[in-house]
Order: sequence, then structure tokens, then C-alpha cells
Amino acid sequence: MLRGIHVPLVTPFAESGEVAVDAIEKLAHHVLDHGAAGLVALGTTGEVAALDPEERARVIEVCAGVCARRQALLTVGVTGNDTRSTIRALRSLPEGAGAALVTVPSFLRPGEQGVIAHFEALAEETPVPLVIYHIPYRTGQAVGAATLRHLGAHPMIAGVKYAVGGIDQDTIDLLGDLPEGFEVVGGDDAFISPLLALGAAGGILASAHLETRAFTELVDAWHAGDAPRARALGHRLARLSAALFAEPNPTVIKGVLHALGLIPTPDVRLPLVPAGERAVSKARLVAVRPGE
Ligand SMILES: O=C(O)C1=N[C@H](C(=O)O)C[C@H](O)C1
Repeated sequence: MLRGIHVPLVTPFAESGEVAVDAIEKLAHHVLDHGAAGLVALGTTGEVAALDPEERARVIEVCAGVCARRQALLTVGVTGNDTRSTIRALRSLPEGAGAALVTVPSFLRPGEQGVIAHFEALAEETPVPLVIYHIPYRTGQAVGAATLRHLGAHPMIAGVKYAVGGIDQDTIDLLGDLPEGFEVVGGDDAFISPLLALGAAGGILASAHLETRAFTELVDAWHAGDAPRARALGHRLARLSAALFAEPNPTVIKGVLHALGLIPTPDVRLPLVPAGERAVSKARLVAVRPGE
């Protein structure tokens, strides 16, 4: 289900500051045209925290329309810090959502037993499969391989978006012994190639707004066992990701997409501030085949 590259779309803004709905649709088709397996609406990259409820609903609606036409998976980001409100958010997901990307509760640090209780409660109530979003440098909560394996045995937990900031012992333990039907997708752009080499199914990668085709080729090359090709692609794309993440995500990506004429402005909402010109120009230079 999670195989391939899923692009967590940026939310483009018009000069007026409103969400540029047409640009979301254009961008969605653009990445699917270039090989993406699916879209993620309302990820960190989509500046979900800065959107009001009506804007969030509109973003989902547009992405769901495109995914239905293109027969692509739509995963919707669901962020909540307590179990009851997260269940409510899951139950209110509109038609068209094929999976929900649910962050490990952040800041609270409920402990691994709390994480297990949280996701088990969600899994009993969710109308769509869950993808756990494990990103300890944002949430502050460690989650080990044993906990993920335990949760991955639940039929409604389809996978984990794994973003631990590198490859560690838990990464190796997890990928070495995955529960049946449970997949790992990379969420740290710079580490996608080694994660695929270890057996990840794909990635949810903001960098894949650029060079979408090359990212899908990277997944295919590792899955086909073509290590020389995968290694070369992986090194090149890691340089692109480093340039795109030189300033807080998604500021540089938006700068480059704007420079390429794919979105109307590079604007982000506070507390994010637009990326500097140097970072944007550098990322444009590294993306040798912009958009493809
Ligand atoms: O929004 C996402 O999904 C992603 N967010 C990560 C982040 O901003 O830390 C990066 C990743 O590429 C996808």
C-alpha cells in the first residue's frame, strides 16, 4: 500500500495570502505525472498548523479529487496530542482519504506504554489504515523497534513513516523483522537511500516535489537490487535534499517551486519566514533536472 514515493504537498499561497487552490491541483497532477504513487495532504510540509479548519478541508477536497481521478493513494495528516480528539479527527476524515498519517503525540512524552495505548485506541476506531509518524526530534518521544513491531501487528496499522534523523540500531532491528503487512516509509529525505537499502517500501518526502521521477527510480532501483544505480542516484538526491533543507522546511522548496513557475508565490505563514535567496538559488542548481 505504501510502496513508492508519496509527496507531502506544500500549501501554496496567492499574493492575497489565501490558499492558492488551483496551484495545489496543478502541483498534485505534476508530481503524479512524474511517477509519485500518492499524495500526502496536511503534512508538516503543508504548513498544517498555520491553516484554519476551512482551509484544511479545502486542501483535502482538492487532493482527494485529484487522487480519485488518478487512482493514487491520498494520505491525510492527522495531528493530535490527546487520544480522544485524535479519534474524533479520524472519524471526521472525508471520503477520499485512503490512509491517515498520525504523529506520535508530541511534547507530552507519554512513554512507550502511552504510545502503544494511544495507537491501539486509534486503531480500534479509525475508518482508514493508520501510518504512525515517528519523528522524535519533533515530538520528543522515543519509540523503539519492539513497540513499532507490536503496533504493526494490528490490522489497521499499515506502516510507519520513519524519521529518526539517521540509521540507528532500532532502524536495523525494525527493518530486519517486520510484521506481516506492516511497511516502513522514509521520512528523512537525506537518509532515504540507506533506508531503502535496508528494506523500506518507499518514502514520504518533501524533496520529491523536485526530481520526482528520480526519487521513484531510486525506490525501483533498490527494490530491483540494482545497487550501483541506486547508490549513484541516492548520493545525488541526498545532495538535493541537503540543499532543500538548508532552512526550515518547506521554505526552500517553496522558493524553488516558485522560481520554476509551479506555485504563485514562495510565501509561508509565520512563524516560518521565507528562505533566503542564496539557499533557493543553491537548491535550484543542485536540482539538475528540476521537476522531473
Ligand atoms: O510533511 C511531511 O510529510 C514531511 N515533513 C518532514 C519535515 O518537515 O520534517 C520532511 C519530510 O520530507 C516530509
